[in-house]
Amino acid sequence: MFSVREFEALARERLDPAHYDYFAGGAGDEVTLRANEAAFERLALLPRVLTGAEKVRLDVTLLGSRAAMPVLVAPTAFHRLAHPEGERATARAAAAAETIMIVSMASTVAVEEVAAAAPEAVLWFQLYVQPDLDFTESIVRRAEAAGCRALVVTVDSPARGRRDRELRHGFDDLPDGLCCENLRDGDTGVRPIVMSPSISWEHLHRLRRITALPIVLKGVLHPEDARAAVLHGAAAVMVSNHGGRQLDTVPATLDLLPEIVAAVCGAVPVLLDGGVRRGTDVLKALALGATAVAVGRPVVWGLAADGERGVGRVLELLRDEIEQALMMCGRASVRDLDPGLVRRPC
Ligand SMILES: Cc1cc2nc3c(=O)[nH]c(=O)nc-3n(C[C@H](O)[C@H](O)[C@H](O)COP(=O)(O)O)c2cc1C
Ligand SMILES: O=C(O)C(=O)c1ccccc1
Repeated sequence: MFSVREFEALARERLDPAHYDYFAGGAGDEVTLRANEAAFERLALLPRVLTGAEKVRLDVTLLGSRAAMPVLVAPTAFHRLAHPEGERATARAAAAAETIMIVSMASTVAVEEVAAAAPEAVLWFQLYVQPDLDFTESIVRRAEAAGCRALVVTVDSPARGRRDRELRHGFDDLPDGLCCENLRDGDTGVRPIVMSPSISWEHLHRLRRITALPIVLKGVLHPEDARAAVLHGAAAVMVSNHGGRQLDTVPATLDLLPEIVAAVCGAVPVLLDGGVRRGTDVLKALALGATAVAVGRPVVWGLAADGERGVGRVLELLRDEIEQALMMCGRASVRDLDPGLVRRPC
């Protein structure tokens, strides 16, 4: 396998069509899903000459956590639909690649077991704030106890996105034997994940009071919201449209990045996900001010294709591509890229 795209093709062959469509699909007409990748294609790289270095630096530090490359594993649900080892395999591959894995609240392996399967892994925990705040707090406590080093609070989901592919397959629940293990509740079994439009900035304040973990706000699109996130104490913002799975026709994340970086004014790191498929994509996002990016579907494709080894290979491909692209651009480190590296349009 020599590219993320090849992994997607293999994953498609291996997965049940309903599950492939769940992973691959987006909301509505999938305008945003396509726009995320297209935005990277449209932006050109403009290398410098005679300025390179023999050894390039790829590592970054984020909220006190080191990553050997500026590519994180985005939180994606239901890894056991892709491979029996599920999130355990993903965490082992992330640990081997020395990058950060954001464990989805909707993981099919409990966060404690993900951590136990990969003791070296640096884990962050993604949270959908539940209207039952005591239950939310109990989940936060579990993530803390499992050793997660940050909370990634997803704020782009006041409701579940409408995804035609899921509706067509009637995919609305996990098959027997699989469930959202982080939603187990002593008395009531496994609770459903509630997406609620009543979640507000007040809930963020409450979260900040109950945990010392840094909070990343994931799903910020409006520059005013990025500014608000800083004012309300977020430790980082993640520019994300949920991989085009929530509100269709919102802009590509890459196209919003410059405005958000300007709005945040260096107060907190800005992360980005959506459509990152190549090392050159990573450079473009970093040139426009992101500190790091995250990949969602590419990791799922690796997992479906070949479990831990597949995820490992996907991360290795991205790493090699970043290294190659950095050298070709005459840059020595992912830390000092600037907008001069990109030109629009292609
Ligand atoms: C199958 C799938 C499941 C996802 N599950 C979650 C989730 O549980 N929590 C969350 O915050 N984001 C979730 N996301 C969104 C990802 O974190 C990320 O924003 C998105 O996948 C990035 O786009 P990419 O797939 O183009 O890399 C999911 C995305 C996919 C594709
Ligand atoms: O499918 C998703 O994108 C997603 O975010 C999610 C959230 C909760 C349960 C399952 C999936």
